[in-house]
Amino acid sequence: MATSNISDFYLPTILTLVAFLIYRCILYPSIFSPLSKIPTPHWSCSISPVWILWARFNGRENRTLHAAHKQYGPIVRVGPKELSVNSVEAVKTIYQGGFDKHEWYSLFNNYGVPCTFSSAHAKHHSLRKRMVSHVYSKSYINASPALAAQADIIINSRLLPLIQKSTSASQHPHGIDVHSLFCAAAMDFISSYCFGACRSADFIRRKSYRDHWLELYTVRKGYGFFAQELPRLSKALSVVGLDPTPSWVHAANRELEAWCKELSDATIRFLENEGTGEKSAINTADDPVVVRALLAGIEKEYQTSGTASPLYTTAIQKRDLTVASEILDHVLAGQETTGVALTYLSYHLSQSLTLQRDIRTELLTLNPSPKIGPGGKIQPLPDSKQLDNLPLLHAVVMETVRRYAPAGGSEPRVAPRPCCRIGPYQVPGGTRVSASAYNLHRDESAFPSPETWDHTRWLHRRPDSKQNGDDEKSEKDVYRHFWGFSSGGRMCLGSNFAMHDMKLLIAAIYANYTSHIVDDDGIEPTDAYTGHPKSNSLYLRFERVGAE
Ligand code: HEM
Repeated sequence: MATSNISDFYLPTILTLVAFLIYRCILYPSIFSPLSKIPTPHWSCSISPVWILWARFNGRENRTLHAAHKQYGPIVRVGPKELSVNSVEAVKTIYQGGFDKHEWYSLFNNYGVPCTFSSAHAKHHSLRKRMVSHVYSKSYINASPALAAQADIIINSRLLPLIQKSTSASQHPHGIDVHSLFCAAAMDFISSYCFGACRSADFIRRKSYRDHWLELYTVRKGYGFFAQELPRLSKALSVVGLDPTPSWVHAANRELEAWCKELSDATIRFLENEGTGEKSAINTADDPVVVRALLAGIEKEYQTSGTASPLYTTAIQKRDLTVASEILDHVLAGQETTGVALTYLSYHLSQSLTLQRDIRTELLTLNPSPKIGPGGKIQPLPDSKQLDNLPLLHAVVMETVRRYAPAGGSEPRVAPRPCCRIGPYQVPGGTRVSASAYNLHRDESAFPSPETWDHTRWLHRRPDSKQNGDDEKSEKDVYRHFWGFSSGGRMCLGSNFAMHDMKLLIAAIYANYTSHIVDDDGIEPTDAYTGHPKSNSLYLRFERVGAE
């Protein structure tokens, strides 16, 4: 009698629970959810995220999504609560529409403190970004005496002597690893702008420390999967001593953080003493433009909103950590992306002496000329505005960022609650939605033969130059589909800075040297959020061009 009472109670309960789970985990997502109307590239996607997680785990996400969009159209459902989109219109809805960033970005909280890149919520994010966005605007960059002085040191005293030395009889046949060199040059630019030239990384000259630093940076790659995609599982495993992230990755992160914190603290101390103990560095090469702007921004926020500021417990109470967190993000974001773009750009230039000659001819129209003078220096350096307006130089840079999209992976955002429309579909709030430059840049309607590096797509097609008829249409298409720096409120903060330092470096080199491939083994890019050559290297040899 007692047994039958127990089964009378448990059986219906268990059956109800099973029915509920079947409805919740299978029937609702695959039949009743509004997302069920969206095509799935694999039968499991409507009930499980395993298909997309597996592609991510194996470093195949970009290619897998590309194939999915080719077959199933611009909006595909890649998980029960996840969409991938690949159309300019959907990108506009999501990224210009100000959807919040997904928690995926919280891995980029350095020192446990958010930065502009990692802030999820619009309000916090815009307060942070506003503090520094003016020093990264095109007009500020083109006119900054500090940046001009920093560029002079980096190009004339660090880069050109090294390239010239590589042309000597003993070094010439082996060439130099330009991937490492360009990451170093990009780091020297961004770290000078953040900390001032005297505290910059000086990676072009400090090759052994640069190698060590790049090693630390590289070993972390590929190990973000568990922490970013499965954060709760990852935390639970760490608690029981089964942390899926290897200890050397934590050690590398700690060392990179300590490196930046030391430079950041030294810069803050310098600025606190400036005008009292220390001579003012303002507008000189040693001006720490970005840290200066950040400190002023945090102080202004405190004066304006005090303890009511949304940033009170972070940026205001943890000012020095916040500065270090923000700057670490800028130097990490700035060095690899720019270094990778320059590597692929020089790789393509090295395959065509005709294109190198045409670029040199264009560069030599500049006044002052970027030719190396008698002292082995380019003095003065080309005017930034004039340089920016050179059509061929602009075209080769744009095509490189299109074809190789150094930050080309999916950029996850969260659909706002309660729901929104993306294209023809209703999307419930909380759904993870992403687009990627990798995919948008392979849209054949805007970029025929998208795998081909073809700079002529961009010639005479700048939105700021007046065009007519057909050209105007295609001009809009190529620029509308270009997403190398993302778009909307979360667009790259450093896009103008990156375009400026890439153009200046290419001008300084190709006005004076030709480059030739020595070893391009492993040049094909990795499939990742930030891709890079598989070998992490490209060996080129340089030859000095005679007076023309
Ligand atoms: C060729 C070089 C570069 C490329 C291709 C690039 C690309 C991008 C892309 C695609 C994003 C959006 C990422 C996302 O939302 O997931 C981004 C964001 C960002 N980038 Fe860059 N970037 C470059 C250089 C730089 C530099 C030099 C800096 C230095 C300040 C920088 C700082 C940032 C920051 C702070 C964000 C976050 C912006 C926000 O959330 O509002 N980037 N970048």
